[in-house]
Amino acid sequence: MSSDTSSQSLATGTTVQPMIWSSGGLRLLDQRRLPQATEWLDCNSAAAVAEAIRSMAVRGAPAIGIAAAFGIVIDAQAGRDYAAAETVLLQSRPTAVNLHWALGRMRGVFDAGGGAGRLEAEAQAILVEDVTQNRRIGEFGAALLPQGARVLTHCNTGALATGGHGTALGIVRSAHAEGRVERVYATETRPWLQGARLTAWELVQEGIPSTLIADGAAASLMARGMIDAVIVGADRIAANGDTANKIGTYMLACCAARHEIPFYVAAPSGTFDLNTDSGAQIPIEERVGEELLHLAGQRTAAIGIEALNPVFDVTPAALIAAIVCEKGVIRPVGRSGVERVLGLS
Ligand SMILES: CSC[C@H]1O[C@H](OP(=O)(O)O)[C@H](O)[C@@H]1O
Repeated sequence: MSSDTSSQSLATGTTVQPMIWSSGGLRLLDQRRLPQATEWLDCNSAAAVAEAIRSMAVRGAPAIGIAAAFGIVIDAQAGRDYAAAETVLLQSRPTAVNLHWALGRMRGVFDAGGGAGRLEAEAQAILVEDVTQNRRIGEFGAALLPQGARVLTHCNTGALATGGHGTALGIVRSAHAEGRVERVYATETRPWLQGARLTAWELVQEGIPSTLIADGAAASLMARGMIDAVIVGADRIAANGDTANKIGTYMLACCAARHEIPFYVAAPSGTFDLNTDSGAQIPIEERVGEELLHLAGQRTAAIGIEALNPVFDVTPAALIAAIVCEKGVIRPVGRSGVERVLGLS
C-alpha cells in the first residue's frame, strides 16, 4: 500500500487525496466522516464502489468518475462480468455526467479488447489527467480575479471532489499561490454541509484566509460589497452552457447578477454533456428527505413535517460570466463558445 500511495501522490502531486488505488482494491477517504474523523473505506468490488458513490462516502463530479473507473478495474481483475459492473456504477447517482464520461472511456478500452491491465492503465490515466486539468483550470481562473480578491464559493470543489487540486477551489488555490486572494467565503451548503465540513477543512489545511457563512448570508455579503467574484463547480454542463450544480447555486447566480458580481463556473471538459441541449434536460438528483430532517444524526425538524430534498439545481448560461475549463475560458457562455473552446467548431 505505501509504495502505491507514494507513487500515486507523486503522480497527482497533491496532498489531500480522496482515494488511493492499490491493485485489486480502492481505498476511499470516507467524506461522510470528515472533518471529525479520517476513516478509509476499502472497496473490493464495483458494487462496493457504487455504494460508496450512492452514499456519498466519495462525492464530487470528477471524483465520482475516477472512483467508478477503478470500480471497473476491480471487477475486471476479479473476472466478474463487465456489463454488470458498468450497470451498477451507472445507477449510483444521476446528475454528475463525469460518471458516464469516465465509464465511457473504460467501455472504449474494453470494447477494443483491453483486459484488466489496459483498464487499470486507463483508470490511472483518468486520475492523473484530472489533476493536470485542474491545474490548468486554476491558471486560467486565477487570471480572471483581481488582486486582493474576495471570493465566495459553494459546496466542495476541492481535492476531495476531484483527483486533486480541485476545480473552483483549484482556482482559489492557484490564485492564492499567486497572492491574488484576500479571503474566501465558503457557504456551509445545507443539508450535507460540504462547505462547512469539507471546503473549510481543505482551506484551513492550506492556510488560505477563509470564513464560513450560512447559505442564507451570501446575498447580504454581496449587497454589502464584500464579494468580488463567485466561483462554483459543476456536475453537468449542457451544450448551451446551462450548468447543474449543488442546490443553492442558482440562488447565488441570481444574487450575483443583482449585484453585478461576476459568477464563474469551473469544470473539466468531462463535465460537459453535448448530448443534452439545455439545462431543462439535466436529471436532478433528489435524495431522501431524512437528510434534511436531521443534522449530524440528530433530528432537527418537527416530527410530521414532510421534506423535499433536490440536491442540484440549474443555472442558466445567461447568469454565468464565464466557464473555466482546462482548454480555456468560455465567454460569453453559450453553445458556440462551448463548441469553440472545446475544439468542436
Ligand atoms: C468538482 S465538482 C464538485 C461538485 O459536486 C458536488 O456535489 P456532491 O457533493 O453532491 O457530489 C457539488 O455540486 C460540487 O460543485
